[in-house]
Amino acid sequence: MKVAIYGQYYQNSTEPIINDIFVFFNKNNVEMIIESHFLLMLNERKIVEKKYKTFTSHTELDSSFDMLISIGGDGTILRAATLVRDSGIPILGINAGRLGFLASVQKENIASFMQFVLDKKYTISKRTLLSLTCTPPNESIDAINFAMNEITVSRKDTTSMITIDTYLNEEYLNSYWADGLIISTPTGSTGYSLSCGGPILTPDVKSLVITPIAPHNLTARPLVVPDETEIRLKVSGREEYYLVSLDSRVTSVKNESILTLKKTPFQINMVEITEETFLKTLRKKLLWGEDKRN
Ligand SMILES: NC(=O)c1ccc[n+]([C@@H]2O[C@H](COP(=O)([O-])OP(=O)(O)OC[C@H]3O[C@@H](n4cnc5c(N)ncnc54)[C@H](O)[C@@H]3O)[C@@H](O)[C@H]2O)c1
Ligand SMILES: Nc1ncnc2c1ncn2[C@@H]1O[C@H](COP(=O)(O)OP(=O)(O)OP(=O)(O)O)[C@@H](O)[C@H]1O
Repeated sequence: MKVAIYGQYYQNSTEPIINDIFVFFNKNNVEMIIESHFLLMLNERKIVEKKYKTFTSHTELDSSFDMLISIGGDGTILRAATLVRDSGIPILGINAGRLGFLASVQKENIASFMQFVLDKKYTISKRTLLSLTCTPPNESIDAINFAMNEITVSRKDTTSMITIDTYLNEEYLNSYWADGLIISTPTGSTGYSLSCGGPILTPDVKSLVITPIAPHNLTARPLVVPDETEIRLKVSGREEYYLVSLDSRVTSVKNESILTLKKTPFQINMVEITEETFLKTLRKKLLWGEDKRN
């Protein structure tokens, strides 16, 4: 078995996590290829001294890898998705962060969960992604043009609201007058969209959610549409530019540009361990099981 290992940060809890993973994988002859910046951090702190092969970009991750292991929070998993891209390499998240909603493995039970991985006792949860075409083109969007959580448009450098003319498959829907608009995948439905009143979708649902951010149209509500829908947006406002985000990445786009959002032809494969299904995660991490009345 051959796995890629990725993390963004070194913090106090990194050392025991790394120890658990490396001891287990070395004992079971799993080949580990480590992202070069992460290995440098581990080497500097003398956590890892043995020589390991490294990778630096998505171009080095090919079908010979069985899995990419992301050590961190949800932000790290979103970055990990930009490393695997359309290679199909499944991502397994080990939560070293705070919420870690997308991570299957908690740092307390690494060895037992890695045994499930070795025994192939896991399923693949396919995650729908969104991509964006900007007219006129925008280079920084084209560099990594997909989002696993959501694409948003929002106001920039001002308190003044923006107007977002929205069309679904060429049919006019609405002109939102708001701080912004979120187009969320099922994966992203538990992220920013949820905070703005959007519904939770299970990851396998074939839909997208359009959720306004603080709309001043009092009747505007989150809308669920089929994931085959082509969504076209035109933003106008007092400032010349507004912000576009794809997950954690942001760029400025000039008013009146046309944004066309579509599902990508590929998906991200997330490893799901039976002990940590999406429904269990809802109860554990969104605290559905913590209602003291029941
Ligand atoms: N008000 C909000 O809730 C808000 C605002 C901006 C961004 N976000 C989310 O943060 C993501 C970017 O992450 P970041 O690390 O750069 O920002 P960050 O450091 O501000 O973290 C955002 C929080 O959102 C959580 N989160 C991210 N994706 C999630 C998901 N799919 N389900 C449940 N929780 C999730 C993370 O655990 C973290 O606690 C965005 O894609 C967006 O979904 C949320
Ligand atoms: N490799 C790591 N080792 C130890 N702690 C880490 C590591 N990576 C991340 N963390 C911890 O997790 C925090 C958040 O990480 P990250 O940016 O990946 O997630 P996030 O988007 O903020 O989401 P979450 O709420 O899941 O933590 C970091 O500030 C740090 O405290």
